[in-house]
Amino acid sequence: MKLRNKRLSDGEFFEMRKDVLSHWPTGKDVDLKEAVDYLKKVPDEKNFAKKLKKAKEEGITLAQPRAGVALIDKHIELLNYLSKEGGADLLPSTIDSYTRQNRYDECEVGIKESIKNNRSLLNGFPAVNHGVKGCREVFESVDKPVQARHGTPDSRLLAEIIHASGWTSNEGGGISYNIPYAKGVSVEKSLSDWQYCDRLVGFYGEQGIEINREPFGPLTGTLVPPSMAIVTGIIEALLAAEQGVKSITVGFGQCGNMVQDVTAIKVLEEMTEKYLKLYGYDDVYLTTVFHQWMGGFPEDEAKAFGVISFGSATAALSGATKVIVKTPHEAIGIPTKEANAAGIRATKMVLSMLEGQRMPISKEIEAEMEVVKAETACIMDKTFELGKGDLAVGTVKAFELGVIDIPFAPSKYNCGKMMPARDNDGAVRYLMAGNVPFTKELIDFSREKLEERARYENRKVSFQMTVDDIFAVGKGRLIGRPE
Ligand SMILES: CCC[C@H]1O[C@@H](n2cnc3c(N)ncnc32)[C@H](O)[C@@H]1O
Repeated sequence: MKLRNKRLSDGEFFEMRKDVLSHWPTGKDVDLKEAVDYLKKVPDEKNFAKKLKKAKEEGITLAQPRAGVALIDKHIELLNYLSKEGGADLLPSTIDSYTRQNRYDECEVGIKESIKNNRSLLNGFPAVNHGVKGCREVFESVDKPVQARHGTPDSRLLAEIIHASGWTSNEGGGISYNIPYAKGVSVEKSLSDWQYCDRLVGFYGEQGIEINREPFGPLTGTLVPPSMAIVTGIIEALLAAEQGVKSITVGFGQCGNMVQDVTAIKVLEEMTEKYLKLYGYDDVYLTTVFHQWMGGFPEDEAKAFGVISFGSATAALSGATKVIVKTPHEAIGIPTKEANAAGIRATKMVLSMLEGQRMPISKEIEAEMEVVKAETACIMDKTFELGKGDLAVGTVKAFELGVIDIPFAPSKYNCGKMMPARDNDGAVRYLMAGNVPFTKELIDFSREKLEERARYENRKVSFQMTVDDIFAVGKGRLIGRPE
């Protein structure tokens, strides 16, 4: 079926559904009518969309960790520990990497090995293999809303199973869970598969069930310029809204310059709202999520808590509805439940001390907002133009031409011509715009900011700055100064 940014008809959706539910035996246990009845019984305090809306209305920032292990009982123990000992406001289930590649047979092996070795031998929760029964057992055993967090280009069966299980949020999107996560999945395929996931949410919405969708803002988490991240959030929000999604959380991954990060959250929310209204989606409730530093972490746990607290402060001061929490084990791997809970407690300490405070809108923030908005508009305008008004078609072409270009993405469908680097204040700028269609003045702006750094460091503007920036935080600083 040719990709179009058009709501799937019931006929198209239910025809696709027959195939989707056949991808693994647990698919046959998904009964939409029964699931609607089950979801109608979910109390408000365990509904993800409702809890986000309440937080935004109260002006507070919620804390959510990432967490997932192979076996159901251990996963329940983990989530309850993070809720009670960590104080998590919202619960994840981080899904394992085999599920993300639809390799459910490997999950079966991982589950059996985990039982045999009495420890998790998967790097997340294999929700498809555990099926509706297992996922409902998780949901019914915890006291907070649950969301699937993963990195799945084809999340159709996963979405069917988790939503039928009472999990009222799914992270991801056709760009954000393909380009940073897969090598060889076409943009056309992942956009189409995520239209299915969004249509499923839209269908539940028509039955009175509120389910939240969260595009994955950080993308590769490596020096992604704010405007490039914001564009992907806007596009995935618009594509979701077309399929009937009414609760959307757009996100951004911390870059490290406070002015630029606060600006990014403000522009992300403002411009997503603007485009939703422009295209007639007046009944979408929009929230934002700030991801604590997504790059390399210091091994030293005290320094790691410094990074976690810095991200928490930025999230609070930006007014983000939610912050995604890192742990002091980030540099070594999957955290213990204790380390994970400690990351949440540190985060919530900062959030509660800063409750009600917001970053004042300085002239620096106003100037940064102007640049980020202009950059974002250049890319969005060209994307719509390439699609002759169809955003899905335009997005495919925008990737082909490098109009949308995500730095350090593994996908062969990503151009990789754009290169970022930090300026002398640590803000992420465009070192090389590649085929990103910026005006000359926007290109000159980035160039001048990088020249400032070059003068300060007494070296030429070069890709070496990018390389130095990538390793900087792991070495304890933000900007990769020459050694
Ligand atoms: C894009 C997400 C990357 C982050 O996702 C964390 N992450 C991945 N898998 C798990 C897991 N099973 N439990 C707790 N955190 C997890 C990594 O540490 C990294 O920060």
